[in-house]
Amino acid sequence: MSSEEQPVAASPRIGLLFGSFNPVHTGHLILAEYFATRTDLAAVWLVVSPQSPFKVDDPLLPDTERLALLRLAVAGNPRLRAEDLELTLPRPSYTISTLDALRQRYPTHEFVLLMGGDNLAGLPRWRAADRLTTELDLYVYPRPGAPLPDLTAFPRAQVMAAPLLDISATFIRASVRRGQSIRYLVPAAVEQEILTRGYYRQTP
Ligand SMILES: Nc1ncnc2c1ncn2[C@@H]1O[C@H](COP(=O)(O)OP(=O)(O)OP(=O)(O)O)[C@@H](O)[C@H]1O
Ligand SMILES: O=C(O)c1ccc[n+]([C@@H]2O[C@H](COP(=O)([O-])O)[C@@H](O)[C@H]2O)c1
Repeated sequence: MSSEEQPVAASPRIGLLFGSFNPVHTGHLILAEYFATRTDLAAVWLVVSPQSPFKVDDPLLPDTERLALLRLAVAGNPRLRAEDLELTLPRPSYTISTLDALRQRYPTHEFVLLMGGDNLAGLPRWRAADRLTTELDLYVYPRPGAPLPDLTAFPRAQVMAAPLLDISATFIRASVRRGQSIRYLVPAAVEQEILTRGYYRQTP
């Protein structure tokens, strides 16, 4: 083992941050880094969703391009990983199906779902919500303007006040379309790729 390599725990706890990442931005990365370095998680995997069940009509940059941007964003960070498993699964992307596939592929890993308070309120409408709320820990970060739902319905949820940046992928796409700067809103390598390849100049 080289001096740079870290020993991997037998049953690492991995945080999963699901999203369309259209594109990934600094808000996602600050959040992922926070959970990967200040909680009991060994790493955070950012799982690219080809198609959220709640956003089926939204135009998206193709999966492989969103994944490539995500890979650029996490390059060199041993605690963050761009996870592409969901790209191979049926669409829309149901989190429970992805979780089952991840557990099959990584039987010794213990997965934890990371989600904003806004998403938690909608969780009872997700497929197999009862399994998601009872089979795994949920680390919930409050989001401004979205009151947390009654947590008694989510026995395995723990609220963690992660630092949040008030930006969204929607804001970044609109900025590019208007020719406005996205410097610092996304990592430099992601900015360069978006501008060089002309992503988001028109919808999406
Ligand atoms: N600035 C942010 N701070 C914390 N969490 C965020 C932020 N932006 C998005 N998230 C959360 O990250 C996850 C993935 O987000 P997603 O890819 O849908 O990005 P988004 O910026 O919300 O996209 P869009 O604007 O296209 O809806 C979601 O759970 C979302 O709630
Ligand atoms: O599994 C479900 O039923 C489900 C319902 C809504 C959203 N999700 C997942 O939650 C993630 C964020 O979705 P969204 O719509 O907030 O961008 C994305 O990975 C979706 O696939 C999953």
